[in-house]
Amino acid sequence: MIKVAPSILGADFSKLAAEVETVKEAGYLHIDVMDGHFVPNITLGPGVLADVAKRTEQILDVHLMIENPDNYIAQFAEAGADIISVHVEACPHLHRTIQNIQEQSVGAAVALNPATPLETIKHVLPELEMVLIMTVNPGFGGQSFIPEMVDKIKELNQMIEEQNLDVDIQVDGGIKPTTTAVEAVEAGADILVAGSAIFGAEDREKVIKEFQNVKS
Ligand SMILES: O=C(CO)[C@H](O)[C@H](O)COP(=O)(O)O
Ligand SMILES: [Fe+2]
Repeated sequence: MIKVAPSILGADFSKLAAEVETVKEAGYLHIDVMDGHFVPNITLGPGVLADVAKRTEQILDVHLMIENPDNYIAQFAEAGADIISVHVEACPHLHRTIQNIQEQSVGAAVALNPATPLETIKHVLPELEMVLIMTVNPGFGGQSFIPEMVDKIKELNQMIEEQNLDVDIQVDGGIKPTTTAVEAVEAGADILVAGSAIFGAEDREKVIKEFQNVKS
């Protein structure tokens, strides 16, 4: 079964606890943290994550779209993050940042913007639990999947197989059940992030099941 991580960016923040409850069957919850510097949008911080963590058993997958992520890793870990993704573009000392995440007993993941080559993570791949391939430019929900990212997912899958590693490939941005999710899974994606496709639906459980049943 394919893993699916509903992105709370698609939720109504005025009733966040109730929104999170509607997607609990997914098992994962994707938390988009934006600082208004690394991306042109601002979302939430560790305080909100701590409150969400009190209300759910879901695996909390925290996508940090922030500059200087090292300054905040401990706070997000204490707030309840299970996996933390940092952007390679925001980490001049990426290996050290990965170590900082691991020291907090949290799964370490690295995210890549669409234009960032896979070469940037080649030498840290064995350290990672997950790689997040951005399939849109980060900052906003509801954007269109960039088709060139299919080859990037394939290439990453090949890198992981060549090194005989156990690293999940997560895709994020414009993921829809019958189209881009299928393309991403066929290319090798293991975890599908979806904001608008899930939170924009009447029957969210049905959409989650559709994602989980995508076949490669
Ligand atoms: O990281 C993100 C944006 O930067 C979000 O996780 C992503 O965009 C999800 O939204 P949608 O499924 O609507 O594209
Ligand atoms: Fe995200």
